[in-house]
Amino acid sequence: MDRSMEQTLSHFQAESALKHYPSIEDMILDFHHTPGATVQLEDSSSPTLGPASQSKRAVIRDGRGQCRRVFLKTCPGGSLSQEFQKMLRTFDKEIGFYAHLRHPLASIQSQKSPADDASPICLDEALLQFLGAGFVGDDLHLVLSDLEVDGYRLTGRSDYHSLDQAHIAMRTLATFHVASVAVAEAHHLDWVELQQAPQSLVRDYLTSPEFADRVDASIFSVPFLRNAMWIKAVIQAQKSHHPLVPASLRIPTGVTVSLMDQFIDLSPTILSRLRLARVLPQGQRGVLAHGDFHMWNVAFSDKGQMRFFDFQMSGSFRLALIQLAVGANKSQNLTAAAKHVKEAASQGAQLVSLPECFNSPYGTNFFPEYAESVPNGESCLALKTMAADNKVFLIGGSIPESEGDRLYNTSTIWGPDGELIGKYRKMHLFDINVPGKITFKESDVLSPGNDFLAFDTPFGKIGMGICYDIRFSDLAKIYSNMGCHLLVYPGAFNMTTGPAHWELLARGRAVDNQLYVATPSPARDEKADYIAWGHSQVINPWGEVVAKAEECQEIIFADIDLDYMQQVRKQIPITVQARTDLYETVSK
Ligand SMILES: NC(=O)CC(=O)C(=O)O
Repeated sequence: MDRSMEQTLSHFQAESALKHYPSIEDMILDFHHTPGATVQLEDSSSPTLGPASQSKRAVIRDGRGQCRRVFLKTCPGGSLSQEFQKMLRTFDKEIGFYAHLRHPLASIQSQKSPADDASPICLDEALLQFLGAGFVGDDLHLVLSDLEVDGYRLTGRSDYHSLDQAHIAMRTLATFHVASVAVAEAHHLDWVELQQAPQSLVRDYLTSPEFADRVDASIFSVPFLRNAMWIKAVIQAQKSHHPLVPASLRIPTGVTVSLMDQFIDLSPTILSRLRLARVLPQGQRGVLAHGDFHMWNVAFSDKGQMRFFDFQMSGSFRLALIQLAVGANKSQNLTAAAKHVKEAASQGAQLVSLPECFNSPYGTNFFPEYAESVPNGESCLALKTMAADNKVFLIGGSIPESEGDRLYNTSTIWGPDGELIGKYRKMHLFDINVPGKITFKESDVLSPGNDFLAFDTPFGKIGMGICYDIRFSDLAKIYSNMGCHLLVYPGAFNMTTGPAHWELLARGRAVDNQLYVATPSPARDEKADYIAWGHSQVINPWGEVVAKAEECQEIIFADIDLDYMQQVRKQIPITVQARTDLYETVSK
């Protein structure tokens, strides 16, 4: 072992001795909660090779004097603490995304280790052989170290692989790096600018014939722009006979999974294409990459089988549903809502939902009178303040919305700093006729919405429907395919359909999709024209009612546990067993 290799490896040993936290999550949580925590930049002598290598070494110290050396991804100009905050947000988002993909991916990857050859090699050593000592360490260490998933381990620096595997990975990765730099230089490309380029470029590029011709059964449904650029760079370098890029090199089967929300609706595509990757022809190898093409992100498969995937992090969060007693006085409704949101937040809720029509009695004769514009009407402004004052994600149940000469039944979603995250208009209008019991025709005054709304929170992804929407299982499936962990349907069932279907439907949607379902209702008012059933409820992915209100005004709480959701999906793996080769539920 030459000297530089020795130095690098001993640096790693020193670094692992600095690990005081069982997991990155613990470290980040600690950082979040500890007054006096600091991030201190260290000198970095690493060469720059594309954006990932703009990582900076830093020491994070918590207020109790514990420290951890990490690599922070930084951009020129940003302060380190800004960067760190940005990274925390990224980390938070990943939690939601991987919660959805982890299990299906893990079970697609197959089980058996390839026969170990006589000379296993640590990937570090392999990388050192290819790139030299200076390059080792510029990985996404902070995000990717030491995480275990269902017995599959992310390739770590001390993992030994067969020589053959290690070399394939190293050759591929080294080639990407070399080619990308060569091409970036030749074309005066600025990596930072590239990262900020419109994401449509990625989609265009990845669907171009040039790309398709070169990539084996590739799965780039959720691509990082820079991965696309790296691939492009490799292809261009091949075409110009760059000495370091063999003409025979083909981009391996890969998955890049990034955090781009706009691509998240493609996750079913990822899964179905992974199934294809599993049956790659003999002799071809799959490489599964998370985010960047970095060696600690790769997983190998022999004979086309994926061996393991990288990681997923998840957790639980507290949801509160407010079963509000809604009356005819709008400003009293808003005041009561504000009081209950405050109460829910004071009891630890991070996500709070109000019921359908929380500012108005439910009924077609009331909608025109109570309707407001979104997001500048009185009720929206009140919701914005409630969210910001209590620092919660707030689902504003629904209100009658007016836009032009149309009315909608609309839910608005607010973030903890009071920003409007999105709005959802009831898609399926409540037009029913049960003779002798109930006739209702929302479409007499309301127009239907035409858009889905799934939004990310640091705790998970949430899909929205309103009341009657819960009867349409396709809508829930689409949200599930988008990666939602929780579906929220503010709803006001009635004394006929409530006892018959309210719980049944919510449990059905939860079991169908193995996710959480929450249905906040107004409290029952026996004197109202339309008597709401009440019984707000939260259902877990096993189909159990984990929180349930009676008829009167109250707040119910439930812990939404994404790990539990994964367990259920693992035990009964319908997500991966669905015959999407034969049928599929898709949005249009
Ligand atoms: N009120 C609704 O939108 C739906 C309902 O009550 C039902 O489906 O039953």
